[in-house]
Amino acid sequence: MGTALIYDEEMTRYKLLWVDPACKIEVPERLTVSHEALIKNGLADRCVSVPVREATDADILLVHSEEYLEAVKKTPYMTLEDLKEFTLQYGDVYFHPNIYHCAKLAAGAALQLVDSVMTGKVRNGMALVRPPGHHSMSSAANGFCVFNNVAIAAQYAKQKYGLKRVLIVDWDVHHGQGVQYCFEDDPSVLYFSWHRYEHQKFWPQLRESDYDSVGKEKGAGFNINVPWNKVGMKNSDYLSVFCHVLLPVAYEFCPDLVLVCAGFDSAIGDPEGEMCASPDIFAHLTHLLMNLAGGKLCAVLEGGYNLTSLPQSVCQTVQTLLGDPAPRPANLDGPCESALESLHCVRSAHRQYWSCLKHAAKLPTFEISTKRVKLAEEEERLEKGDEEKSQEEQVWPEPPKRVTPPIRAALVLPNGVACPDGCESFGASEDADPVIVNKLRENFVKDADDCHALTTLSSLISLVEKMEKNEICSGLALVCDVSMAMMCVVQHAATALSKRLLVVCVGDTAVPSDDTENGKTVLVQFSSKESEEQKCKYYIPVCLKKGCSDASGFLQAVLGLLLPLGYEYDPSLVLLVRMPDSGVCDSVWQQLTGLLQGLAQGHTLVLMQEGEKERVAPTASALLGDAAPSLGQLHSPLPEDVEVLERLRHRLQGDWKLLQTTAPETG
Ligand SMILES: COCC(O)(O)CCCCCNCCCN
Ligand SMILES: [Zn+2]
Repeated sequence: MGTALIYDEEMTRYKLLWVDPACKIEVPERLTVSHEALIKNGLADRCVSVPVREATDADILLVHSEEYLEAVKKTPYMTLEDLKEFTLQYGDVYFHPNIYHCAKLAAGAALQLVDSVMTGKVRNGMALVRPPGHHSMSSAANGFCVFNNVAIAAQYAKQKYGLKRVLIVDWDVHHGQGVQYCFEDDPSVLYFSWHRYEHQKFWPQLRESDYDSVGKEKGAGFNINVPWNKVGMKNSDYLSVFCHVLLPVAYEFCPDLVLVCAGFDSAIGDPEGEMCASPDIFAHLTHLLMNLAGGKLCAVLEGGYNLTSLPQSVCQTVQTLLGDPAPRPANLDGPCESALESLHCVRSAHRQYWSCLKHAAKLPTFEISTKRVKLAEEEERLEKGDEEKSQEEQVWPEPPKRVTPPIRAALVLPNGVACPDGCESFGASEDADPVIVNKLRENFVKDADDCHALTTLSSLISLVEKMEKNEICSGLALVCDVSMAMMCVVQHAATALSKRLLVVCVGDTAVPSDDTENGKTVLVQFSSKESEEQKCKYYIPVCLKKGCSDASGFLQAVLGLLLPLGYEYDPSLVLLVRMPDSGVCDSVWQQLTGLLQGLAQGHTLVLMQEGEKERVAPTASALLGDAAPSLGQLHSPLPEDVEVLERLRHRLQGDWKLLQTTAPETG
């Protein structure tokens, strides 16, 4: 299924008609440069073009009051003076004779996107709209917003498709207070927002934008605010919040639909956000959400004011929605202290609502240390003086070209096993290097004349070579001896390829520990067997009480440990090994395979036992980028498992900074 793109030039036909410094950044060019970039990069014509429509009164009244709608209806007939007068009653927003029309199109575009996804016309999609929506409230325009596009879309989706749970992820750099107010007592809509806050110093300077606004009454726990109390947040800060807050909760919540308030003012270069995350981070943020809700994801543009980083971020998002592998994340070095503080506060505030956070560290007597932090930051701000923010031009590298290999998934299968559609059957290549074949013969193939094993291994080696050359994206091999095949790939990757290899071993087996010494290989093994505590940082045994058969424990280990570690390690190849007795179920297996494709530009090589031919189709579907089936609402992970994970994380976080979830104990 494809990706919808919704855009209409009409939404560029309104602009600020008078002087207002607060609003001058919201210009029509935001939409034109974004759409033109999608065309220039050949992404627009890979999408399914879906037309906009006007939201009806009934649609708008799902969120807004009648008096507000009636008032806005009058604006097309107002004189300039009346428009200015009308605007004065709201904050940081402007009206224009054509803005009501455009606001109906923006909300209607979001609804068209919901319909396209919910009817299965497309898998996911993006709506490029203005005016944006997440600040507008039931009876008020605010922050460039007239109608709350995404809030209307959520209510519409629930009403028309009877959805039980909708997740709204707001990665715009401002707090979408309008969305929070709309759903704060509603447990069927989980609203997640991070936003520049600076201890309430940053617009809209609301007390209720802080981490302790968790929702009200039945909605308690279903509103998650991550305040950024400093500017300059980077890719590591964003990824650690996804791995340690949003994703564990999102998987536990198990939404039927994911809506994204896709604001790109959280990217580097933006005058509002003043953050330092690179545009390609949105490829990863999008990818990490694409296995929720069976892949049903609707992204609706909110903010984004730098006319260079905005189109780059939009292209990164759409290219990932189209299924192209994400670029390797530039050197992630772990969250900054301020981000860790926010992470700790948010996890602590929500520990009572989400079982995945139940063991999150409690807030220490935080008042003291927070006050200390605030005083320090206040002094810093005073020193800096309130001179106009030095708008020195931020520079950043052009996002990497994301070339998709000609072969998406190559399969090495024994005779008689059908190769699923979309995959290429990959046989022993004649050009297998005789030196390598001989080495294989010596080291791995016990009885030399076992030509079958030799053929399979040399196929594996040439498959790895072709992945290295980006001729093949991912691979799957059914082998007679999984452990031997794993050793063979590890050895080849460690010696022949100068790059880093991440081995994810699902199930019990002896693992090559010596190769992990050279730092070229990190091996994470999920099993139920207590293994001798390996001291080296490169072999990580994750011992779960029920091994991989308990979905919630296993998934928390994947989200809170494997993913952050994998992102920080940044391998060039991921070797995913499924041992025959792993006990992992298909849906968890597909989630794992899908999530790991965010690493190594999607270069995932899966090894499975020859006998597991029924696993070929589900694995191939994950390698082709199809969304994994939903896991259902996750129950509490076993206390023993959480204990193991917390202990592991504390042991490893010295080496792997992305595993941190609390600020280092300040002396
Ligand atoms: C949903 O709208 C997208 C948005 O969140 O980006 C709107 C931001 C309004 C920012 C208003 N203050 C501007 C002060 C000028 N320095
Ligand atoms: Zn914004």
